[in-house]
Amino acid sequence: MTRFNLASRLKISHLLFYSHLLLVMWLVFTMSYNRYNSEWSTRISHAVELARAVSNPIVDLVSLSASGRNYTNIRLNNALALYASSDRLLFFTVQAQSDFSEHEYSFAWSRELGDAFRTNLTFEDRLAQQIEIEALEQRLNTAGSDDVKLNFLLNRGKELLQRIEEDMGHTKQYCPQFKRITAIDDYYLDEDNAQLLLKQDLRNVAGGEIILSFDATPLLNVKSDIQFQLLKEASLAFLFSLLLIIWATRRIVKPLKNIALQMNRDVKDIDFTGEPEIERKDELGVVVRSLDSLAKKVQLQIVELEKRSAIDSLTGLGSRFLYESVKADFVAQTRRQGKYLGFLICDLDNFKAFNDMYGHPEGDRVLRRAGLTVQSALKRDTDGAYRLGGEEFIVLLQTQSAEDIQQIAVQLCAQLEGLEIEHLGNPGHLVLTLSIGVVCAKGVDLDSNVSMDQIYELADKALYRAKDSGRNAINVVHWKNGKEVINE
Ligand SMILES: Nc1nc2c(ncn2[C@@H]2O[C@H](COP(=O)(O)OP(=O)(O)OP(=O)(O)O)[C@@H](O)[C@H]2O)c(=O)[nH]1
Repeated sequence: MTRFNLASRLKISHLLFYSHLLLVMWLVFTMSYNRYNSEWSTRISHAVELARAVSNPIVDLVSLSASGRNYTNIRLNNALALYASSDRLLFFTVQAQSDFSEHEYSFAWSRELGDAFRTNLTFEDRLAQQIEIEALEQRLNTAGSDDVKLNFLLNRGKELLQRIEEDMGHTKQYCPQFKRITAIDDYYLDEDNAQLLLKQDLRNVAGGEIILSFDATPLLNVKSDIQFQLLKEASLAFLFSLLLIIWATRRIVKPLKNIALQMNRDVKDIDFTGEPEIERKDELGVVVRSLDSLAKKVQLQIVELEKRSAIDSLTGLGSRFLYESVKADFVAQTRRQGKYLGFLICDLDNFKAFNDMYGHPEGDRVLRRAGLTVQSALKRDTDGAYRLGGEEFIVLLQTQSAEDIQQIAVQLCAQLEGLEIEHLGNPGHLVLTLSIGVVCAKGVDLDSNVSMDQIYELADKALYRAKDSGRNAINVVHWKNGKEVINE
């Protein structure tokens, strides 16, 4: 069952970027939210304190009037001026108990109306007043009455009735607005109606309360200002963090990509010199310097190994590895220089018999001497001798003529025979001898399709012919115009 692992599917750059982005979003959001809450509640507290300070003289006045159930005080000009003195106060409503009677004391004030009015008047109050007026009118019509006093009382009664009717009208008009504010605790910010409602206890003995409504438009404007300011600051913080995240992600991921690019190259070509990461003081700098030092060690070891694998340990001649790495260049170089290419396969005769008769260690010693002999036949830097394995050597020559090649081959056979190493298992010679298969090719005849492997095959065939001819012999093949010309 395959498990879905998101983290393993994401690139490091994505992982770093998204995790930090989420963290920053969360931090910016919570910090902004907390700051907003704290700023906003401070502003509300200030507004409430201000409203309380403004309402205190009104509370004093109303408490005094409620105590004596006096409705005249609250309508005096200086009282109305006091209510109107704060621009923000829109209206207030009072519910209290008189200190000297069972009667309830309630009235309201509205800035819109510019007046205070009783709010607890009923139809019975109006009827009672009408009845009182009618009674006064009857008494006035009765002969012998005190007309002046009765007229005064009648006029006052009528004024009172008019006031009752006006107050009842105002109550009907304004009280629905006031009703919704009766259930507040200490204060309430009504954002829908842009009003700050404040409740204060009255200071008369029987008690009561006043609820005042202040215009909260300026406070709500401040709220928008705070929100805008915080949004601006949060956006800036977010943008800055975003740039920081991108910079940090690039600073980690880019060097990793560079390291991966370098490590994908051939070991010999890995080189961190000049890469900016190598100078870094952080962990990535340490990693890059470690990789650089590792690459340099491996490169040195490769050079050492190549050196070792280029030389045949028994004879000191070039190894098969070296032969394989130079053969193509050798053909191309000979072609370019217009010289003759000489390819010699030299093979000790009846060497198996030598080993059998004189022992393998002796066979090794002889092989070493044969190698030295072959090496001594080389005259130019461009020439090379290789031991591909066993008792077989390859000699590569660049000469001015085909005769030179043939001559070197003849000399080689003679030199080895001249060592006079006893070999009783080599019939007809009784000393160690060498057979050579030779290929001579003129550089111009070697077109780019000709490979060293083709030449090897021809030389190998020539070697067999030399062996067949009785050993201690050479057989030469000339490569001309893409054809082989055998020359015994
Ligand atoms: N001592 C020694 N012998 C080796 C080495 N490499 C190969 N030989 C031996 O060389 C012999 C080569 O034998 P063959 O390939 O049969 O050929 P030959 O006996 O030389 O006969 P011809 O090539 O036909 O003349 C084998 O017996 C190998 O064991 C080596 O490094 N040291």
